[in-house]
Amino acid sequence: MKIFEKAPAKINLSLDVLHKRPDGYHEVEMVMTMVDLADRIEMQEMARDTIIISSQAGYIPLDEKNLAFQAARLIKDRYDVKQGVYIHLDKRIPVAAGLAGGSSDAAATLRGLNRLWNLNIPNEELQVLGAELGSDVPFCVTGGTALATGRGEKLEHISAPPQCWVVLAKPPINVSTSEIYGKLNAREIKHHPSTSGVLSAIRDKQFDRLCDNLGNVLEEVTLDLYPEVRHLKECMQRLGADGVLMSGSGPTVFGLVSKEAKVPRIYNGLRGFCKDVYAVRMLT
Ligand SMILES: C[C@@](CO)(OP(=O)(O)O)[C@H](O)COP(=O)(O)OP(=O)(O)OC[C@H]1O[C@@H](n2ccc(N)nc2=O)[C@H](O)[C@@H]1O
Ligand SMILES: Nc1ncnc2c1ncn2[C@@H]1O[C@H](COP(=O)(O)OP(=O)(O)O)[C@@H](O)[C@H]1O
Repeated sequence: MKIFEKAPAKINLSLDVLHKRPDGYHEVEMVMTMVDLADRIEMQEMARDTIIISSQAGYIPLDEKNLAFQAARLIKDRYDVKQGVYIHLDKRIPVAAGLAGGSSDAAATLRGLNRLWNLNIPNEELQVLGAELGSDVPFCVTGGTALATGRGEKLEHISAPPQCWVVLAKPPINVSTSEIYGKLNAREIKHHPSTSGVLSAIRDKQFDRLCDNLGNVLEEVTLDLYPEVRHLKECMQRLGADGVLMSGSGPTVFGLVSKEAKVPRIYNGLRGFCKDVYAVRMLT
């Protein structure tokens, strides 16, 4: 049998860091949502007890470093599954972009193998497994829109943000999440975003208020290290996006746009700077 799963990208509408924890991770407060840009994952049963990964993308690991491989191995070990699986990743989400492509692939693999092998594992249990693979994986298991706390694994699902266009642009650099967190001085954050402002704007379906409250403390670090990200932000603002922010640890910058008529101008303007530009809808 063969099954398919979609693995959508996430954006962070707000990302605050409260403090560095004794375990080295950072205590965060983030509002995350999914956008309609997704990897497609095909999973096919194999009688032989092995995990094989393939992808059209030449720039991701295809061995045990791949997060989909790790997800498959985890579920096989934990539930004592003796069959193997062939997993093909049709990558469309740019890699190391702040869009959680690898985490979403891992989450989709957990969901898919749960179906393929009839394991009947509840979502909450898949999220606990996912937390072993990465901080963003639990959110990606269910998607939607959520307030994430702890190191990102504690989730409170909330209503969807007001529907809008999301223009994503990734400059041609790869950013390491651990490097960005590592360079953040949690005691000296200049501007904390208003998580409550973002939450109330979403609750009240106030698009303009949502745009005014977007904020990400990791921007300070990434924009200083990579001036091209700052430039991209300014460019997106100049082109008329209603709200502009870097997603996660970057370097992708997203712009929220309410009027469809404005999207082509922003998209075409950004294509002059980088090749990875996408105009998508928020997933509601
Ligand atoms: C910044 C965010 C925002 O959504 O996303 P990305 O930019 O990666 O998409 C996440 O917090 C990233 O989550 P994820 O990419 O799953 O991180 P992990 O694999 O768990 O950790 C990678 C590294 O980031 C650091 N890390 C991660 C999460 C956290 N709350 N505190 C941290 O300090 C740790 O140093 C860890 O070694
Ligand atoms: N299935 C996967 N897709 C993308 N990257 C992967 C995958 N598995 C492992 N990786 C590795 O994970 C790292 C982060 O990738 P990604 O999840 O795209 O970043 P981010 O969370 O910043 O969006 C990359 O260095 C990449 O080599």
